[in-house]
Amino acid sequence: MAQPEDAQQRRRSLKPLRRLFPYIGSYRGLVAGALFSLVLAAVTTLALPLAVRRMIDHGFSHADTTLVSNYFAMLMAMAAMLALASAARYYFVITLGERVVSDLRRDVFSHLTTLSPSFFDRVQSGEIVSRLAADTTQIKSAVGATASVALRNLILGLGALAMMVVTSPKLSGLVIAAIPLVVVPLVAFGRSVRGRSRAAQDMLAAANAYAGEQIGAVRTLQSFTNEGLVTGRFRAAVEAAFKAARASVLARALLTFVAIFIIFASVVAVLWFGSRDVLAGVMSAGTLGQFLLYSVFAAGALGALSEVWGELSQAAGAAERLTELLAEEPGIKAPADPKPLPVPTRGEIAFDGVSFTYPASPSRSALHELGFVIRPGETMAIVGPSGAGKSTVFALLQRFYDVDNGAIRIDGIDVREADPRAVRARMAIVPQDVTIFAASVRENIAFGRPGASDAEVEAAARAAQAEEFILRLERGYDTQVGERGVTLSGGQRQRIAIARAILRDAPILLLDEATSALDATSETLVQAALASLMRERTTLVIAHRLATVLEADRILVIDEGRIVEEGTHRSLVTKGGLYAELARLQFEAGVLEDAAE
Ligand SMILES: Nc1ncnc2c1ncn2[C@@H]1O[C@H](COP(=O)(O)OP(=O)(O)OP(=O)(O)O)[C@@H](O)[C@H]1O
Repeated sequence: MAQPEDAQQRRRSLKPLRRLFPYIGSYRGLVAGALFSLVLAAVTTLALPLAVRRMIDHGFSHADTTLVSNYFAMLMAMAAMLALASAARYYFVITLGERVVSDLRRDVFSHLTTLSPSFFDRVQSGEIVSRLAADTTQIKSAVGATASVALRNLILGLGALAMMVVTSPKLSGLVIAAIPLVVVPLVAFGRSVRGRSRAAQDMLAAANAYAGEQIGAVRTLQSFTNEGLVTGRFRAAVEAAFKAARASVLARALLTFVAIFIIFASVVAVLWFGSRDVLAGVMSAGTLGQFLLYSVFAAGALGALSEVWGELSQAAGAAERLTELLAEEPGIKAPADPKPLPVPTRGEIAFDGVSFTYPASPSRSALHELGFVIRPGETMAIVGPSGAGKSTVFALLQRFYDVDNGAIRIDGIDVREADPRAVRARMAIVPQDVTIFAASVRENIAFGRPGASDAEVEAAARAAQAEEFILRLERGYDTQVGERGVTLSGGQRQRIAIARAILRDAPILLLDEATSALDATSETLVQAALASLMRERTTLVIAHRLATVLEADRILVIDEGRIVEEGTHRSLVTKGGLYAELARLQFEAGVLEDAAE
């Protein structure tokens, strides 16, 4: 029972490789070059034994050395042809593999950038990055080396078998009868060897994962002085992996013994039967030599084919995973005929009875019938306890998700009827967690508007109160920051984000204030930078600072996805509700009372 199922699975498992055909098909020249050189190399190899037989049977039967020299010259020419065809095959095939995988990497990456956040809620970014790296590498070796090895050995194996039959039907019959004797033990043994080497690989992967986890958390492990414990566990894991590897190597060594013995014993047996025919004068010595060479070729080709099978089915798995990724539809798309947003922009935002539940946590709704209007140029602060839904308001406004009920309108246009890119182009966001890319300060700021001139970048940095610290860095605007570069402080990162937003110059500003306290100087600088950014823009700010709520035109207090209060700081403090409570906890008591008076 198990076997047919197994075989079916295997047959099915190579199918996904077909999905690579469109990629391969774009490079007909390379494919034609690869096929031509492949066939040429196989045919030349198959012609070699013929030449050897003629040389033995005719070349040696004459006293004249010219004939034998001619045969040698012919053999030399064939060797040169074989070398040339093999080199050409290598070039075409490997280039094709590199080309196809570069295209695939490009397509997968550009597709990933279009997918909606709901996809990244489901799939971890580490898994995606590993697909991009490991799966493409596996496909590269399959499209390149493996496929050509398989094809060459298929041609060579079938050709050699046919030539064996042509050369000596009787000996071929003998060999064919012996095939099960050779193949059955090899297949059975090979399966257990593969099982063992997979077990060894799994153990090594587990040890590596443990090392990665611990090195990633090296500070924690040192704080708890757990170096000895962790090293002991790793040593045990590596030792287990070594033992598994040794068991697999031992099995492989035994397989090598069995394979070589069986194959060469069969060759010796054929030679023994053949030599009796030669002695009886039924067969020439050259014919026996030719037959032997063909049987060695056939055996070698079959052996190689069984090796590449595993690699091809792994690549098929990789192709399947990548094409699945490419088939993933973005959840948020522009409608076929998107409505243009009015020009010039007014910057009015309206939430009209908006309800929303995250697809990743369907049991808990994040917003319930939220309704408010922010007039052009107005500043609205959103205040609420953790988990109230403040960031969700930002995510919906940028149309990272679609609302379940109600509508969000910008300048009167439902965001679902507009192109999401046009909606986002009207907004600049200063997030709480500022992403600093591994690039220069200049490039980091210019992310706000790629193509901005140096003067524009520097003007934005000045307006964001960032120029002073930038010029104090070793290489000023050209200093590398982020990973492997200079680490910026919280206040500095925020000012970079503000400079980015200034450069973007969008009519709507979304501000997510940092919760962690900045020192007094940074705080003052960041406030000044924000003040210049907020001028004449519609601003929605998730507020954590007293200064921000004091300056806001209105404050929206939300709790568990609902609006619970709305008003100015003063009116809400007087009211003595949730806001007054939050403000008492969050802002310094004395300052609050002063401000409320
Ligand atoms: N990507 C997501 N997938 C599933 N649920 C989410 C997601 N993001 C937020 N939530 C849930 O939605 C609710 C509202 O979250 P939201 O981040 O909007 O709150 P918040 O008011 O911004 O909180 P905080 O002040 O802590 O940032 C929470 O219950 C949260 O667990």
